Amino acid sequence: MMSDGNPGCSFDPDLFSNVNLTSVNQLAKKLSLKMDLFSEWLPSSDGRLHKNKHRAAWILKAITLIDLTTLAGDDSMSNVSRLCFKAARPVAKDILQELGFDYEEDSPIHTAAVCVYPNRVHEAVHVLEKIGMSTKINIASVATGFPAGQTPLNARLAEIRFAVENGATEIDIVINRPLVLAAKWKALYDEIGAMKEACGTAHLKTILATGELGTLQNVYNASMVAMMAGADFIKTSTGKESVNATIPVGIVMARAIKDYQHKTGFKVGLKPAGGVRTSTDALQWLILVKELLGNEWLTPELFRFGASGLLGDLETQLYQYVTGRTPSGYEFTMG
Ligand SMILES: O=C[C@H](O)COP(=O)(O)O
Repeated sequence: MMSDGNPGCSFDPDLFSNVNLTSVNQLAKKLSLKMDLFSEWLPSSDGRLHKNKHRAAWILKAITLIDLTTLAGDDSMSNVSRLCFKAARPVAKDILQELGFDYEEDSPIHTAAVCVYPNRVHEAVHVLEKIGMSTKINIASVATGFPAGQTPLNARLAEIRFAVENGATEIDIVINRPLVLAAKWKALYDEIGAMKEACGTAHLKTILATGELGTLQNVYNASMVAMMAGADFIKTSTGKESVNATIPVGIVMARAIKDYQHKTGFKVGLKPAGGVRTSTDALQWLILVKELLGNEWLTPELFRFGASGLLGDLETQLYQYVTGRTPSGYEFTMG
């Protein structure tokens, strides 16, 4: 489960620093070369190459970093329940045993969290308690008028309190994009600060909706403001914008996280979300984090994938690794 997190600091626009588009693009290109190495299983004459084993290990790692998400208008007890079961047992027991895991009842592999709407939090609490996973899997709730955030501040704060009272341990808020576009940074800091307070002991994950912020400089500044206001994670997107998690945005956010750590000593987590669907997408993000933030960020305390459809591909990849064949559609129930 989560540790203490980021207390934030006073608003200080001197913490903003310039984003150099050319160097972001160069770095994106450099990272893509490393990413290519892991994009496919390598052909092997003797079954499994060392590198393949490596890739299987990264895929398992990715599974443990997922906030398994459902954010749909027709969400109900039944699909939230399935989501929780899938979060608790994301990989079939026989596949895990083939991969060398030896367990009886308790699966060592589960996702980091489930992520749902506030009205569905009590159902996630109920199911995770019933299956004995409530101390292992976090319950994240989106709030503050997700995805647009276009409701009065009081209503947005009340929504956070509602989700926390119902048992959410993490709150994924959306920021006020018009404040960013008008460069009202102090007003943005004050709003996020009020949201941090409304969270109480729940962790605050701040969705920047980067696809709607206009420039990478705005992405950097909004990242810094969110962290100054106490965000425990900064998250790229809601999954509902037309552009969601991209590598250049990830580079800028990772740099802001490093700069914030350098200035204040606090570590803030990164959560790419929206359109992260394949093992290749996931491994690209893990490489980005390893290269720019370091191995210590590759834990559920400091890195998450926000994803509704990623798990299916990760599970398929492990199945292929273990059996050498592609599973039929009916073999995996959800993901
Ligand atoms: O926070 C999670 C996102 O809403 C998930 O987006 P996705 O459905 O594109 O995976």
